[in-house]
This record gives sequence, C-alpha cells and structure tokens, in this order.
Amino acid sequence: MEDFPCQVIRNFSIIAHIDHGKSTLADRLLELTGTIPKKALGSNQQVLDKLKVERERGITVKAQTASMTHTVSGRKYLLNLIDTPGHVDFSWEVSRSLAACQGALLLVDATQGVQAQSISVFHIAKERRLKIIPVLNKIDMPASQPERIVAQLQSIFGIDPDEVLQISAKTGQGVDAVLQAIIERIPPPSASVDEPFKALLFDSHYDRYRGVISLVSIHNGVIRKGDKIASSHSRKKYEVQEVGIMHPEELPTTSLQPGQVGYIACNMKESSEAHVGDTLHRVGIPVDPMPGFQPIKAMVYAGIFPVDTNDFVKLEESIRRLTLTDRSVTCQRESSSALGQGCRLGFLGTLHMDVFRQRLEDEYDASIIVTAPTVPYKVVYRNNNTVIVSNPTEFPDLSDASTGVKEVHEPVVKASIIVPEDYLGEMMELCFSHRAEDVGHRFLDSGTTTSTRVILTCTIPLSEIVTDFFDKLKGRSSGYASFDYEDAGYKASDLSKARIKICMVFLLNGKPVDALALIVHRSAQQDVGKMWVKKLHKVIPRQLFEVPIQAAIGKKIIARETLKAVRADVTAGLYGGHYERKMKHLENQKESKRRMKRIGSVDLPQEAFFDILSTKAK
Ligand SMILES: Nc1nc2c(ncn2[C@@H]2O[C@H](COP(=O)(O)OP(=O)(O)OP(=O)(O)O)[C@@H](O)[C@H]2O)c(=O)[nH]1
Repeated sequence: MEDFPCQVIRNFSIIAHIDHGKSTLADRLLELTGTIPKKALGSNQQVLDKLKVERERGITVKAQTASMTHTVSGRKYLLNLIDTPGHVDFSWEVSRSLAACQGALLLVDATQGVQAQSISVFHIAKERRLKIIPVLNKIDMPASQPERIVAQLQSIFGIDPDEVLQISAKTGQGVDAVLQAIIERIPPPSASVDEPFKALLFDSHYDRYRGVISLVSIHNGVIRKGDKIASSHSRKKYEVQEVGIMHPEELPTTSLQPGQVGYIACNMKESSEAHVGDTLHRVGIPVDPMPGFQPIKAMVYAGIFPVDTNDFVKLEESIRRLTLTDRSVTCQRESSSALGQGCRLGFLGTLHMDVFRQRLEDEYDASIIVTAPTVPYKVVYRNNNTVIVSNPTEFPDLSDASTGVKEVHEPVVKASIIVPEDYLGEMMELCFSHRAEDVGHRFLDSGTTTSTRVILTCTIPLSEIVTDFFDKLKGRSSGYASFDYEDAGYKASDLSKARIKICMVFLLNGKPVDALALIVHRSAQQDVGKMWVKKLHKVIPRQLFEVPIQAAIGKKIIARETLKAVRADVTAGLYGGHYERKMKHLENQKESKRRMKRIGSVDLPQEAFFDILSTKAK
C-alpha cells in the first residue's frame, strides 16, 4: 500500500436514482480494471449486490466498497469505489458513503432522464463539495434520448454539456472514458503521512469469527497490524488485528496509508461499538474528531412476533444478529396479549421494513407476524410532558378528557414527485387526498419536447405515505412518477380539528386483538371501522361458536359483523366410504389447525393475519 501515495488515490461513489445502473457500472469498472474476472458476471448477477434480497429485488440495500487499480500513462492509480443504495429509505447510507469520497459519478438513465432521487443525491453530493462527473447510461437502448437528457442536466443542475459522458454499462461502451475521467477530474484526498493517525469510520459489518470489521477512510497517518487505536466517541481502546482493502472481497495488507480506504479488524465484540461517523486515533495521541453523522431516525415502526410463541428467544437472537449488519434498525421488546412476546422495530421506511422482514425469513428461517406500520407521534400533555408514541396500543384515548392530552404532533416530510406533465392533475389529487399542504410545481424541461416533465413538491404527513401511497403513485402515473422525501420535523394537529388521530381496537369474541390496533383519523373512523370488520369477517374461518367481530374506539363499538357458527365434524358428511378417506380429512383438519393462531379463543389462520396486515388501511 506504500506504493499508493495520495496523489494516485481517487475515492469516489456512484450516485443515481434506483435502477439507473449503478451496480452494473460498478461491476463493469471492476471487470475493466481486472479486479474481477469477466466470467464472474452472470447475465443478471451483480458482484456488489451481495445480499440475497438485493439480488431478488434488484435493489441495493447495503453499500459495499471495492478497491481497484488502473494504470494510465505508466502510472498506477488506486481507485476506491463506494457503492451506494438507490432507494429513498436508504438515503442515510448514501450520505454516509459520500463522506469517504472526493468525487461522485452522477449516473442518469438516458431513457428516463433525471428522476426524484437523482436530484436528492446530487444535492447531498454538492453539499459535501464532491466533484461530480455526470454520466448518461443505457445509451445502447433504442429509447434513449441523450441530447434531451443532456439538456435536462444543464437546466436542472447547471452541468456543462461537454462534461457529460455517454456510456452503456451493460455493453461496456464508453466505460473506459469513465475511468479516465475519475483519474483526471476527481481530486486526490488531501491527507498527510506526518500528522497523527486519524481515520473516519464510515461503515461496519459483523464477522462471526473476528467480530466487527470497520470500514475506514484514513485521513492522516498510517495504520498497521498491532497498532493500538482508540475511538473518539466511546474512548474504548483496541489493538489492530488485521488491516486490508476490499478487492472486492477482504484482502489483508501490511498497512493502510493516508487517503486510502479499507477495513480494520480490531476485536470489537459488539457492533454498537463501531459508531458510524466516529473518528479513530492512536492511543495517547488524540485528534480533533471529524464532524460525525446525524444519528439515524426511525420513521416507521412495526411489531414483529414469532408465529409460534415458543420461538421468541430464537426470533430475538435472529433479530439481534441481523441488526449487526443493519444498524439502522432500532429494536425494543414488546408484549401483546394476543401474540405473546415480540419486538417493536423501528425502520427508515416501509421498503426498509419489508427488506428486513424478508432477510429475517430468508437468512434465519423465522416464521413471523408483522403488525401494521405506524409512525412515531408526539403526544403533549397539559402539564407539558411530551411522550413519543410509536405503538397504537399505547396511544391515549383522546375522546377521554381525563387523559390530559393537550396536543398531538405528527411527523411530516417534504416530498417531491417528478412526472410527465400529463399526470400532474392526477398527482395533485393524490397529494391532496393524503392531506398534503404547500403543494407547488415547476417545469423541468423547457418546452422543447413533446412530453414535458414537472416536479411537484409538498409537505405531507409521514403516516400518509407509509401505507399505500407509493403503490398509488406508481399506479396512477402508469409507473412514470418518481418520488423522494426528506424529514421535515413534526407538525401539530389541533385537538379541536376533526383530523385528529385516534386508536381503533378490534375485538374478536369480545377480546381485543392488540396486534390489529390502528391509529386512524377521527373523520375516517366509521369507514375504516366498517371496512376492517368486513375484511376480518371475510378472512376468519367460521368457528364452532358464533363470533362477534367488532371495531371499538375507547369503550364505544363503532362497527360489528357476526361470524356464524359451523359444525366441526369434518367427517360428518362422509357416509360409508373408505377408512383412509376419513383419516385424510382428519389429517387435513389437524394440519390446518397447526397453522392456526389462537386469538381470544378464536382460531385465526396465519394467512388471515398476513392478509389483514398487508392491507394498507389508513
Ligand atoms: N440496456 C441496458 N441496460 C442496463 C444498462 N445498465 C444497467 N442496465 C439494466 O438496468 C437494470 C438496473 O441496473 P442496476 O445496475 O441493477 O441498477 P442500480 O442502479 O444498481 O439499481 P439499485 O441497486 O436498485 O439502485 C438492470 O436490469 C440492468 O441490467 C445499460 O447500459 N444498458
């Protein structure tokens, strides 16, 4: 690593809207520089998208880092690529990855043009003062419109058309020029070998045998095996066991030099010790810590319970191990009278929640029930106490004045939607029906083309978008709309207004099923109550006795359906016939019983739960 002083190092990232081709380009760069052999690339399989769920869904969830070398005019350069995820839920990972870079490739799909996420990542990169290299991808596709998109880049970001590279990450066309531009346009890191050792910890993962592996970018000084280092954040001390680079797998090296990006294994036992944004220094030689990162804020909460209540210990252990690799998930124990012990987890968004659930099922073979997503509400009491409530069952009964609630604040976000002009009306309607405020719009193309695109911005309650907003957005814009949002704090809902949220509970046979509790608008309570009671009626199988299904707010029942009783003898209708046939029926009944969840003396099949909870109710 001593052969690579700062002048020949380039630390860069690829930033783009989802599906614009980041992972494909990353693979192509690794291939062109000989870091991975060509045959390692399956037709669809990407080297940097490592998680199974990433491969299945074609999205990048966890950023990966890879180092490669490239020789230009006889000079060998060390290029460190930091891959970034492309979904709104993971923008936290984007800003984290960018902290270790001096430049970024802004990749834009030449068939789709600038999308909502392209704009947000561009701004994150600009804020970090990174050198941005604009790259148009997918120019091999017949539908690509390079001139039009170049004009867009100029009008939206003020990018000089001459600076835009045109490539096809798929065929490799033009990718050479990207390597050239990285070397020529991105400045080398400014780091010094003489200053005391200082490194930024920007990511970590967990290795079963070696504990936490931290990814670092070295700002000053050199680090080797055996060095004693300390964390500025926790002040804990460690001895370095191994250093190396990601190539793209871990490759041990003798040292990491100033300006380089690599990994450190130093016997950290708990992943919470690897504090992202931490500054590492040599023991006894403290340095000024670098500005860290904003702590992660969970935006969406859901309860996760084992299907079999005896599996709780296993589930908790699985969640703990999974949170080692995904630190943005927060976890707290929760117990429900219907579902037993479980955990209440906080996620960055609904996709994040979905991905986590899938990973839990894939990687740990856990059968789980996930409750409906909720957002954290701020409840202000008359004595000015403020409590954050992220669980519907803990939401105070606002119809009861004795609870002493003064105000309820709910999280809001600033949303931006990019759509072709033709869909503007639809989108506005969608936003208004989801309580959007401050709705505004601006044209993106300057009227030169047949279909002009518009950016629509608004402030919208987070609870409105954690349900089915994204699906509706895609559906009502024929898939053309792209969407992004950022946190915009809390907003008070006045108690005197009809819009206030209240907790609705469902009773089966007179017993509340807490896992089904919802927070709804007072204005929508009747409709939502009726709709859910009907839905429950449809999915719950008939029982041996009559079961009332009710929706209640506080003590008041607002909707009811009755499930008629059924005879239990499954063999009753079988006159004569074979013994085996009877046995088969009994066997079937046993099997379906096994899959039942007993809730308030009512058997509820797990599928019914999934059915109910996957229905996005408002
Ligand atoms: N025709 C063509 N297809 C491409 C090109 N680059 C990428 N693709 C395809 O576009 C799709 C998305 O590419 P990815 O590389 O997975 O996109 P990504 O930006 O990494 O997506 P996320 O990881 O979800 O953010 C894949 O089906 C690729 O095969 C290209 O230059 N030409």
